[in-house]
Amino acid sequence: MFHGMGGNFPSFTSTMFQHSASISGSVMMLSTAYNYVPHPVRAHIYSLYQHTVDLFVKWLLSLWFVDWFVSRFRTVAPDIPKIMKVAINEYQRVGKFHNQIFEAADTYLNTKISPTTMKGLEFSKSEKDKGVTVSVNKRYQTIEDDFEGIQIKWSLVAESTDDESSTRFEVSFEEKHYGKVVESYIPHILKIAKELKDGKKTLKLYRGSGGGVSLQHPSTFQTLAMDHDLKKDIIDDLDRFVSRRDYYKRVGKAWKRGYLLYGPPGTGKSSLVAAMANYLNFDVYDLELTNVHSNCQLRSDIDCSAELRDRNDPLGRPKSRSTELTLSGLLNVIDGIWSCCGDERIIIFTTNHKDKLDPALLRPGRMDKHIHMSYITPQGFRILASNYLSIDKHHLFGEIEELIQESQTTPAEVAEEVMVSDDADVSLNGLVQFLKRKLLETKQLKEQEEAQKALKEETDHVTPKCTCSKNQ
Ligand SMILES: Nc1ncnc2c1ncn2[C@@H]1O[C@H](COP(=O)(O)OP(=O)(O)OP(=O)(O)O)[C@@H](O)[C@H]1O
Repeated sequence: MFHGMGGNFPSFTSTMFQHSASISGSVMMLSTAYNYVPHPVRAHIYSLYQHTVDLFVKWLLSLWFVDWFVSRFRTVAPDIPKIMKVAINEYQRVGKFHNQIFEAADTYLNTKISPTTMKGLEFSKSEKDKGVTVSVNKRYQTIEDDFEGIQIKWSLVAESTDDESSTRFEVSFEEKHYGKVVESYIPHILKIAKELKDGKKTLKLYRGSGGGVSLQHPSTFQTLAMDHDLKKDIIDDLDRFVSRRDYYKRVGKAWKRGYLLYGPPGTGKSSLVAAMANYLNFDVYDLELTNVHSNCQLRSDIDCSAELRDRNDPLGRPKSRSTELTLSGLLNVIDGIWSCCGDERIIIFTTNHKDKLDPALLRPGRMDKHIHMSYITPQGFRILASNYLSIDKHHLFGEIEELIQESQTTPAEVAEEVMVSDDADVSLNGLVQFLKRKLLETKQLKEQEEAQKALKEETDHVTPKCTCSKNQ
């Protein structure tokens, strides 16, 4: 405590020394000047100084106290979380590249917004997008995410100087989850962002070596007239295939799968290909082999970014021009498609005559799964009735199902009949007449075939006799 004025005031310099041992010569000069300052003003300066020192001491004390408190608290409650903050830059200056994690996070976080609680909502739709994109101006807020019990906070920071501007996400989470965030959470974001992007992409259909056109085939697994168990089996197989990237990598196999769809015309082979493409969001490269006349043409028709190599040539040189399409040329190309493309690939062969295919084509590794597309079944008919006529029962269903089981009718034929009218009575009556006619024709055809067979057997039976008599 200090009293009075003038001589009663401790000198400026001596007071300073009480609080700090590191006073420089410049302060000495100040103290000399201070002696010339009138007493009332000195009192004012002194009280100001005293106030500042008090504040400084209190600040130091509070720091010390907080530190002491936190350390005490940690002893009592050692689980107090240590928060870690990581930056994800939009543009990586070192290495000069656009950061894919930033882009993926930007897409991913749009799935975490709550339209009712968040500010800065934005709606957008590009020409290619199928639906409206709802996003949020992330600069305005912190977005919270929960990944397998880990709480993660995201905020977008944008900074700019005269020379440059930079944008980054700051991600905070508990330090102990660092490993999981790097190994699982970030890959999860990349995967979801890719799926979101793919979900919006327009499927392309490529024919020959020309450019792609939009694939607008409406066929889906829901609309396919096919037995439920077979449908489920195919969907499960596709799901298993696309989710096994790491598996294929681990066992050292190319990530590919081959399907063979076989059955009579009009049983839905092309429809199933479209349903698979729509389900997986895969583009379709369509090649009609009956129009391919040489190995060379086959190679040039397959639009693949890498040049296909001859598997028989140890140096992998491109195969010489060939004037005919051969089985080995076809196998070469199939195996080449697998090896030239890194990502997941599915190749689907469709044929009306499986029995005419060479076993080399059918072996697992080329055609892993064979799917028989059969004539329509009662279950398939109900799917078509539901799709085309929006009905799941009708008094003609029983009769139709019996006729279907007796005749060999394709889904394409049934589809043609049920789309004749929107009136279910009209369409289904038409279908009954069609099936009866078909059954009659089939019976007549069968009778004719049997008659021809009998005639042939009779002739065969008679012919040796003649031969014999000739020899004699
Ligand atoms: N299983 C099915 N489910 C639903 N619709 C089908 C089915 N099969 C055929 N259709 C209908 O018949 C039309 C022709 O079928 P699709 O071209 O898929 O048969 P396909 O077996 O590929 O014939 P092809 O062997 O002649 O190429 C389709 O556009 C669709 O309307």
